[in-house]
Amino acid sequence: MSAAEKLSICCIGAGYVGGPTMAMIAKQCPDIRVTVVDINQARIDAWNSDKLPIYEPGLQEVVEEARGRNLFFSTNVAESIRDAQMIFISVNTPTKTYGIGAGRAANLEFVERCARMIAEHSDSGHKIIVEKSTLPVRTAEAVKRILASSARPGVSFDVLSNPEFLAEGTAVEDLLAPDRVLIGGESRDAVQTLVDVYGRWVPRAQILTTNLWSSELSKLTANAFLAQRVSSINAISALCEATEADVDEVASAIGTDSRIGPKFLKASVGFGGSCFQKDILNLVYLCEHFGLPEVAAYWEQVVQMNDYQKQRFTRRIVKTMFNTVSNKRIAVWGFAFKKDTNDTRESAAIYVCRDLLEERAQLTIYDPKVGLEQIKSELAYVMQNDPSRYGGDFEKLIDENVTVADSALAAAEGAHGVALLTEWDEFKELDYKKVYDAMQKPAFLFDGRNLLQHSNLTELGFEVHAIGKLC
Ligand SMILES: NC(=O)c1ccc[n+]([C@@H]2O[C@H](COP(=O)([O-])OP(=O)(O)OC[C@H]3O[C@@H](n4cnc5c(N)ncnc54)[C@H](O)[C@@H]3O)[C@@H](O)[C@H]2O)c1
Ligand SMILES: O=c1ccn([C@@H]2O[C@H](COP(=O)(O)OP(=O)(O)O[C@H]3O[C@H](CO)[C@@H](O)[C@H](O)[C@H]3O)[C@@H](O)[C@H]2O)c(=O)[nH]1
Repeated sequence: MSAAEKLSICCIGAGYVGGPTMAMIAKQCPDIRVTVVDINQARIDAWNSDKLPIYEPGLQEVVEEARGRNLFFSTNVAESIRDAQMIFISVNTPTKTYGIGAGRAANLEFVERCARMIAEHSDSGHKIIVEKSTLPVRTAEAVKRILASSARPGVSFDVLSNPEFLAEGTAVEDLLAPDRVLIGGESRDAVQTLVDVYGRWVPRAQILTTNLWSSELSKLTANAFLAQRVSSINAISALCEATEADVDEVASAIGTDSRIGPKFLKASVGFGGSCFQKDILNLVYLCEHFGLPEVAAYWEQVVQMNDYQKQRFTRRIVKTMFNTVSNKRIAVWGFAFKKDTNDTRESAAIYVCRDLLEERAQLTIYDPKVGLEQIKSELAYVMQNDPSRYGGDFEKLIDENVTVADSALAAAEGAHGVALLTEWDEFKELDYKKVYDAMQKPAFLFDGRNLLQHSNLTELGFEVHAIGKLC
């Protein structure tokens, strides 16, 4: 029997990463007991119910196969730590909002709390601690020190870095067949134990082992490179609009160069999600911390370009609709940061809607997976920082001007314009004649994802505005 077969795993953090990642390990390794713990009782209850706390295609089946067999969700953090030989830390690492590094550095308080809890509740033997959260390079040093300084006698730890590369909306596919699994660590035995877990279903050649710091830094670097590609093509989209070039044609022309490749070149209203901006800002902060201001400025530009792209989209809506959207109804199609997820963190839609509300537009939002409360709370969160921009009472502005509809067509009913902000497949299959008939005229349609067949829409009578092209 290999070491991996005797393992009991605990994962602290039952979020977008901890839940699906552990469900996949449990599915693939029926003999390993996997317990996912969280301090959030509601989240754990949801993981134990038929309505999982996150929407991911195929996730329900994976969870149902393993739950109750060798996959457990619990709030009993202490007991799970005690019983496990391997403990994943998969808690949130948001951007710091206060103090030194505010707005850039990663807030590591949850990670530190995990390290302290692990030290406190580990009462015997040796444990392997795995950093699954995305962390600044050299965090493992701090984790090791906390563990070593508070460990009970006779208890020892190894620390590994095993960043997660899954993308939301495709989490199950990504976990089933990852491009690579990355494991950084100093102890060969500890690394091998984790290699043996993934090795149950991931080909060995795709399991990369590195030193701790390369592993930690590779995660931030991967996200920075991916986001940079989106910002690069979005920068070119602005130039396309000024020159009558078509950004999708440019993307396809450059993407056939095997050195560039076709992926991640889709111009859009801007990237969103909980990771890209946070991780680049963290990289920027680290570069500054290590005395590399030119490197910091280089990467910061990726985020600035993304802000520019979101603002540019809203300005275009206002300008096109005769320089005012005040009291006009705008249908917003999609609020999630990408299709096939209910996650709205840092979604471009939040910022577009915020800026349209500032212009006193009336928004009717339809997203197949996102409800009114979630939308309102995202808007309130970004508007609370500067209430004066919204006439002081931003909550009233939201309450009076944001409603949701239960279909894209219903949202478009009586609207002066449609803003398509998430690339949900169902938007491609709508009866656009009905949409057109339901709208005020001229019927403006702003395709923030270049998702639709623009010539067909123009023929129906729509005035279409897309990203980086004339329609
Ligand atoms: N979301 C993604 O697609 C993705 C992909 C790769 C990596 N990551 C990284 O993975 C990490 C987790 O991201 P996420 O999206 O899963 O976050 P999340 O906010 O969805 O989940 C984190 C969970 O940790 C719990 N938690 C926090 N402190 C705790 C504690 N002391 N004890 C027990 N539970 C605690 C929270 O209650 C929460 O449920 C982050 O570092 C993120 O950057 C995220
Ligand atoms: O060509 C593209 C590709 C993506 N996007 C947008 O970029 C954002 C991020 O998309 P994606 O990367 O697919 O989703 P995430 O779930 O944020 O995944 C990223 O962030 C995760 C968290 O770190 C990493 O694990 C993944 O590898 C990395 O792709 C979304 O708003 C997309 O709409 C574009 O606008 N154009």
